[in-house]
Amino acid sequence: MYHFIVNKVSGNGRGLTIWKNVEKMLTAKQINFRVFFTKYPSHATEISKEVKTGVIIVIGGDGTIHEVINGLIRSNIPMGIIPAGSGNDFARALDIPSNAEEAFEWILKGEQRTVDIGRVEDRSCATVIGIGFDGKVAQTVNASKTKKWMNFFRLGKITYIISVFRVLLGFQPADISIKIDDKTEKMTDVWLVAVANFPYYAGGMAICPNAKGNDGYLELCVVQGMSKFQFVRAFPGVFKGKHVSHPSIKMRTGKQIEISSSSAMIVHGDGEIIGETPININVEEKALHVI
Ligand SMILES: Nc1ncnc2c1ncn2[C@@H]1O[C@H](COP(=O)(O)OP(=O)(O)OP(=O)(O)O)[C@@H](O)[C@H]1O
Repeated sequence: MYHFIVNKVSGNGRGLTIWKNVEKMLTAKQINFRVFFTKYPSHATEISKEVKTGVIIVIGGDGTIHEVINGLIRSNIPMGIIPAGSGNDFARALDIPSNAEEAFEWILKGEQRTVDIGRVEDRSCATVIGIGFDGKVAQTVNASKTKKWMNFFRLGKITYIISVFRVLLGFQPADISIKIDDKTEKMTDVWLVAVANFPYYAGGMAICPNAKGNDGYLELCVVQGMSKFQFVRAFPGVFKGKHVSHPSIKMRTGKQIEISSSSAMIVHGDGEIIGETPININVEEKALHVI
């Protein structure tokens, strides 16, 4: 049985449009299904906890996927995705087609893969956990009134970019202590730490281009000691993962990460605000079944 979890408001209404098309395909193919529409934030977590057999198919964006994962973690229920959000970074990382019909056909093939999950305290994250500048940007994007309209015109990525520059104006870096597995480093003037299970966030920015999501490791990107001018110059490189060779950017890998900072840094996971530093992150290997 396919259990669809549909976030009608994802992608500023694309979720509903896509569901209507998928419903037609299900009827034409005489496939049994149940559908649940999310009614409020975190509802998708509650729904997915209730599903005990079959397959969950998410029609939504990375926020909805984040909520579903937090409901079905450690169950053996596989999750399929029909991307309907503005970013769709998890689907991008897994090469899931962005076209709904193709994504649906892909799911019907039923090929399963297991992937790792990033854990921040008791939260599961599929893509990237961002600390500091990133957390502030995620907070600004989520509060943005223009996001809705930008999504309507398929310009969601521009909301991220505008938010980056808004946060940049008043941002103050912090000093951190970061423990990766058994090694502790002190770093000053840190803008952000991105801890990635998969490479992309914010609608296609390849912040940790070598993150695999099935190798049992997290890849880290630390931006440190940059002037605002240098930051602006280096920023476009992130779309193609070219920022990694910048002298103020350090890449690391590890399984267990502990971060504390001189002043509180906001933490997001999959674009959803999770909390602030100090924070512990680890990788949970092969914790999620995806089709
Ligand atoms: N009925 C609802 N009304 C308002 N918000 C909802 C409803 N159902 C779910 N949500 C919230 O909508 C938010 C956005 O969903 P989602 O992230 O899937 O779409 P998106 O923001 O368009 O895509 P992306 O994260 O890929 O950019 C989620 O945080 C979720 O909690």
